Amino acid sequence: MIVIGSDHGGLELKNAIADYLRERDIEVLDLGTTNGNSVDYPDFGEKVAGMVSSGEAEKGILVCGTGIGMSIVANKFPGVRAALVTDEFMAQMAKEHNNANVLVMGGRVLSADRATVMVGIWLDAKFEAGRHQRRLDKIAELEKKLGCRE
Ligand SMILES: O=C(CO)[C@H](O)[C@H](O)[C@H](O)COP(=O)(O)O
Repeated sequence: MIVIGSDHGGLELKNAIADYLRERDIEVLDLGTTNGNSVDYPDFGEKVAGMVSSGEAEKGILVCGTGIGMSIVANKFPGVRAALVTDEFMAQMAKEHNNANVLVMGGRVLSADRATVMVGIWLDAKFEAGRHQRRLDKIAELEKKLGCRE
C-alpha cells in the first residue's frame, strides 16, 4: 500500500499518480486533498509522513506546488527519508542510495507523464545498501541524538 497526499498545488498530479499506481495494481490510500480549494501543505504532509513514520504505511508520495514545502514537513518525522525529485536520475538515486520511503514532487514543476515515469523508476529501483546503509544508520543516529534535545 502506498499512501499519498497533496495540497491544492499538487492535486492534479497526485490524482494522476494515484491512477498510475492503481493501473499497476498497487493499493493506494489517498489522504487528500480532494478539491482545488486552497489548503495548507503541512496538514497533508503530516498525514502521509505520519503513517510512514509509524509504520502504518511502507511508502508515501507527497505533491505540492514545488515539492519543497512537503519535503520540509515530511523530513521532520522520525524514520522518514523524503526525497524531492525533479528528474529520472534523482528518482533512481532516491531509492538506490537513499532508500527514500517518501517521494516528493512538484505539481507545478513536472508533467503527469514525466512524474509517473519517475514514480515507476523509484518503485522498481533497488536500494544498494553497503556504504549507503552506513550513511542511513548515521541519519538514524542523528535522529536519536536530536530527539533527546529539549
Ligand atoms: O509549499 C510549497 C512550496 O514549497 C508548495 O508549492 C505550495 O503548493 C505553494 O506554496 C502553494 O502556493 P499558493 O500560492 O497558496 O497556491
